[in-house]
Amino acid sequence: MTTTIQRRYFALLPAAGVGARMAANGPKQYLTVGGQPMLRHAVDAFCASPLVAHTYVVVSPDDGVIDSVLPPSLDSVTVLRVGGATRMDSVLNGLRALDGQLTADDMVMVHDAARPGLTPALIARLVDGVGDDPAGGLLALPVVDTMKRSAPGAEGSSVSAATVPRNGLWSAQTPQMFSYALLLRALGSAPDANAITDDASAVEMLGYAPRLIEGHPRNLKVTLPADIRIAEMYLANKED
Ligand SMILES: Nc1ccn([C@@H]2O[C@H](COP(=O)(O)OP(=O)(O)OP(=O)(O)O)[C@@H](O)[C@H]2O)c(=O)n1
Ligand SMILES: C[C@](O)(CO)[C@H](O)COP(=O)(O)O
Repeated sequence: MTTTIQRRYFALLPAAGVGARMAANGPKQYLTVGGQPMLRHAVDAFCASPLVAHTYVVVSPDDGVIDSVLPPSLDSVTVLRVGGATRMDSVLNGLRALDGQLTADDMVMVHDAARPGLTPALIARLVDGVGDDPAGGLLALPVVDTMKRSAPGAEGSSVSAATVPRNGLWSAQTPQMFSYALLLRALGSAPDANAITDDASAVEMLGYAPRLIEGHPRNLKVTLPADIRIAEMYLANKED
């Protein structure tokens, strides 16, 4: 008799950043975007998805805003006050805080709170695309521009040292989804938290090849001030 694993899916949103590149007067995840605090859009997308059992939001231990953005009445959402110095630290601390609540085979979707354009349809696309692949996967977009690498030490300069062949290049988005056990092991054994800018890179270091599932431009990461207007254009139309 074959036993099929009844997979459970959980969302984990790192939301403990300071938004330095946004240069706003507070963390960008709380900026009003599309009529509400930015992180609320992604939380609402996970809450609206029939696939997601529970959503966890990782904030800084001294965060004084989250309780006004996510009222305790949201019973499918739990705030974890374990944010760390880097995104990887925040994700790893969040995973460790769930020890005993998630099983090894539970699937965890790590999603930037700074990506408000996520929809339940994109969540379903990731889940369907990854299926039972033990390597997990992530939403990503094939690169369409020609990529240049600047000369060493000339960061931000107009000096181009080389053109990077774009065939096979993808721009990683989130959610990035892996089993709880694999993601915990990957981030827990990563060499340097600053070198790990996404969860998939830590999984790759263990020899896995996570699936690349085509995402959508609406799922952009709101990083710079100019990104807000783009995000709001997409948020005005949930069907993109
Ligand atoms: N120590 C950190 C750093 C980032 N993040 C989260 O990781 C996501 C992606 O990070 P990024 O876009 O870089 O956000 P910030 O780190 O806030 O931005 P910046 O790098 O400009 O300071 C965001 O939802 C951010 O809140 C986090 O939880 N903990
Ligand atoms: C995880 C990510 O969004 C994938 O593109 C990206 O690496 C986050 O980078 P950030 O500097 O922490 O925003």
